[in-house]
Amino acid sequence: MTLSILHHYIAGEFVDSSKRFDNINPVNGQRICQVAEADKKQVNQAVMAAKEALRGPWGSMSVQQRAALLHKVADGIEARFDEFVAAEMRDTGKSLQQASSIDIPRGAANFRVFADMVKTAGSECFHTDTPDGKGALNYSLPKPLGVVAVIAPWNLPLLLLTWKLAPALAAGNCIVAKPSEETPSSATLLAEVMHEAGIPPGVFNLIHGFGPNSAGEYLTSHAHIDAITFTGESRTGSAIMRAAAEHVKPLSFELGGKNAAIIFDDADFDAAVEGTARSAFTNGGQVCLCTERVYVHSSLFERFVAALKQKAEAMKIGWPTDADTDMGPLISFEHRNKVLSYYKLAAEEGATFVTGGSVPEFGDERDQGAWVQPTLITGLSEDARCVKEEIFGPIAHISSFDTEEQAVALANNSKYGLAAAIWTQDISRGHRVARQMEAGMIWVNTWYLRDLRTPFGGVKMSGIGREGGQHSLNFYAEPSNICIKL
Ligand SMILES: NC(=O)C1=CN([C@@H]2O[C@H](COP(=O)(O)OP(=O)(O)OC[C@H]3O[C@@H](n4cnc5c(N)ncnc54)[C@H](O)[C@@H]3O)[C@@H](O)[C@H]2O)C=CC1
Ligand SMILES: O=C(O)/C=C/C=C(\O)C(=O)O
Repeated sequence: MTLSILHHYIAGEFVDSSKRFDNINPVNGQRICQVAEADKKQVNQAVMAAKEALRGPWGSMSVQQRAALLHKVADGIEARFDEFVAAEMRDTGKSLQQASSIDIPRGAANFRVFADMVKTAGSECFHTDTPDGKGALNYSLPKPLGVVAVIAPWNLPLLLLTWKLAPALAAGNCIVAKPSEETPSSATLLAEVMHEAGIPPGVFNLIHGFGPNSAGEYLTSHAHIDAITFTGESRTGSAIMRAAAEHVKPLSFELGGKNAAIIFDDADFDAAVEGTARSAFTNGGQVCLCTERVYVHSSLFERFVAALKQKAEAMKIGWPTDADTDMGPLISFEHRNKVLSYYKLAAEEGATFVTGGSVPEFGDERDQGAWVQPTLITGLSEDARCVKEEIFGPIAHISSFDTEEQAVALANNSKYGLAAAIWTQDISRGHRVARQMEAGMIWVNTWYLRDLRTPFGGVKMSGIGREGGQHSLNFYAEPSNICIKL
């Protein structure tokens, strides 16, 4: 069988490389296709094509024209919806339910939201008094940063790639994007959609490859990149920061988390159980917003643990293509090794396994895939590594608290500060506790309820800056001030 090859998209053309790597399906470990791996020269070509395109039609296009093209890209994603869903499922093993209700619709929505926002975005204007009494007018004009490097992760491939691309393009920048080596397919389809939509050559460039000593590092250390936006692990964020340091450029980082959920004694019990199960196990726990630490009021603890166990055990772990599948495999064998090493560590650290802790057995080709069981643990101290470190799998540690102050202190006891969930029917308490959370995003009586206009990002080791709505547009455009003497 001849395997298909995914190509780069550079200067409006699909191009191969002499070196290639395999794209593996985590459902069964089988090879899906081969992927071209960009060398330094190709990364440079992509950056220079983007630089050139800034001087071309893209740079002189009106905001309305740019926005219309971005709407065409959204239309193009929707027209090929099933292909995108299939590509995302193949690369990641995520469920049909998730890919078709979250990942791909958000890919299109990201383009629409920012295309519309940029058309109505205003700017500052001040009238300045002058000694001659005539005054001056100061107004700011947002200008694109130039060539933006987009480094995307594998957990929500199209969603997170377009969450960066769409505002960056809407603001008038040109792009060189590198999807994760684990998930090259939906990004390549997106390049086809961009091409069909008539995005001018060089405005959007896509290169495939790995991180260190490969396309990722060549891109982030390139002298002609004007800004870098990255979502992924905090350690990778540090490496990118070091690579970018020499040429001093703006960075937007959305990094790791060790997110807490607090369940108060007055919570709507069923809603809290349902929401916590969702927050621990969505996408196999492979969302930066997922809950890995659950703090439950001591009066509810046993009941809550039992109910959450029931939810975890009722989840259908199965073929991504089955309509009722809740959870697929993890992204890769490498990542499964990491998650399983934490399951082992939890046992060594003295955890009680409420459920899970191992790999499921299917008796078919899935036994060659990267599957793990959803897992709940209790009994660890707050300084156990499993309570401190981001695992990024379907696992949560549950412990108890007695007072509100204690719950806040426990939730905040982390080097990360991305997201938190608070469950209480006392809305004053909800406000009070939310204000004290050292996290960028706090949900009260819900989890992952998204409004694309809101600030999205974390504090502490969880990131730099905010994405979402005007916050994204502010990052991707630099205001220049123009002062006119009247
Ligand atoms: N959204 C999130 O918060 C994510 C967190 N993770 C965590 O990170 C761990 C490692 O997984 P990875 O796939 O290696 O994630 P990663 O954060 O290292 O990779 C994300 C992206 O960065 C690129 N990259 C890696 N090193 C780079 C470098 N030095 N310079 C430029 N680009 C670089 C990768 O090729 C990929 O496109 C996972 O086990 C998981 O715990 C992984 C993916 C997403
Ligand atoms: O924008 C969203 O809805 C989701 C974002 C999720 C991440 O940023 C992540 O998992 O890294």
